[in-house]
Amino acid sequence: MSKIAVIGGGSWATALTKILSENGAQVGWWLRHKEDVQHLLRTRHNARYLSSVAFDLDKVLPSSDLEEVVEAAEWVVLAVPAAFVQNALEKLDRDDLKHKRVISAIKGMIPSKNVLVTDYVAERFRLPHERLGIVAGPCHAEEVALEKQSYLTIGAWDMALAEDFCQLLRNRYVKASPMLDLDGIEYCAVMKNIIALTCGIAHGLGYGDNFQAVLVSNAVQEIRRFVHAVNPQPRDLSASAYLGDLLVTAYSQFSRNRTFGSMIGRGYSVKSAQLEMNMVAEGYYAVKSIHELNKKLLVNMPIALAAYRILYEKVAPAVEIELLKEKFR
Ligand SMILES: NC(=O)c1ccc[n+]([C@@H]2O[C@H](COP(=O)([O-])OP(=O)(O)OC[C@H]3O[C@@H](n4cnc5c(N)ncnc54)[C@H](OP(=O)(O)O)[C@@H]3O)[C@@H](O)[C@H]2O)c1
Ligand SMILES: O=P(O)(O)OC[C@H](O)CO
Repeated sequence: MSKIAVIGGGSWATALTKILSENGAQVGWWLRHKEDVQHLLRTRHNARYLSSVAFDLDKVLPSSDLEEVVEAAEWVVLAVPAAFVQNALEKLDRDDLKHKRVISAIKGMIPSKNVLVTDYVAERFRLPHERLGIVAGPCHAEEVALEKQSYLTIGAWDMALAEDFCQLLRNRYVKASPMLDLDGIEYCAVMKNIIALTCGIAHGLGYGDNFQAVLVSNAVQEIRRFVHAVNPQPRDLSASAYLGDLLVTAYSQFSRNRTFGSMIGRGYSVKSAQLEMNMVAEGYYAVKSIHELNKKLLVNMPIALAAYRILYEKVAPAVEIELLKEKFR
């Protein structure tokens, strides 16, 4: 029986705990609030995320003691929003992760450092990249809860690690494939959130499907330029780990980033949109990180720049989308 630590109490951590535990793994599940742990132990349900899912407590061991959860595991799956990773892992030191294989299920960057989560973990815990992987692909937690057919890609530097984790995920409704492109997949996952957020802004302003299709088409080119600059290697960006992930986030009713953007387009402030959502739109933080990173790379990224000006320089959304409108072909 594989022993896995899932770190995080939100939607994606809940969905991954469901998949992994129902496949037979023993899952130590870290949630930051003791009350959420107690609720799980009492009711078998997560109180605030995917609360329809019932867990088998012989397989799932909820706890708010991070060190204990990590110590008992062979695999550590990170599933807190990127902005809270440093805080969540604060109590761990190098030795705690020494013999672990660490999988990031996070699609964001560490905001204070503007680095990928896997790069942060590798450096902070002196972990060789061969022990790291990322869960990617177009997959919403809400559809996992409903057991709708989904596809995941495990990106890694080591094919054996990627394949081993795929085996832990595969079931009746989840297909998982390994891929040797950890950085490319992770950067694309960060970028797709920015694009979806911008799609949401346009939607909130009243733009329709015709405009969004052109926005997404232009976004594919923008992502290609960016990923090529930051991590040049041959990759097929039409694969579901890249394009599929962009499409699901840009078009789905479940998308946090699109929903957040739509509120901004309708005139909400960042603060009020965040408060009303009760979930985290990674794209908000990613817009700033990518903007900072691009000061060195100097890639032509009009969509990411428009999102930055709207969210961080308070330029009116209508003005920025109007400018984009003229640039698109
Ligand atoms: N949701 C999906 O379908 C999905 C799919 C693929 C990847 N992901 C990725 O998974 C990662 C986690 O996102 P999610 O969707 O699971 O999150 P979520 O459902 O939006 O939940 C937000 C999470 O952030 C935590 N949080 C909020 N404020 C916090 C703070 N100040 N300090 C520490 N934690 C805080 C919440 O903890 P409390 O509840 O305790 O406040 C909760 O666990 C993200 O990188 C996301 O891109 C999500
Ligand atoms: O679609 P979002 O914005 O909720 O992001 C969640 C995942 O990244 C979808 O694969």
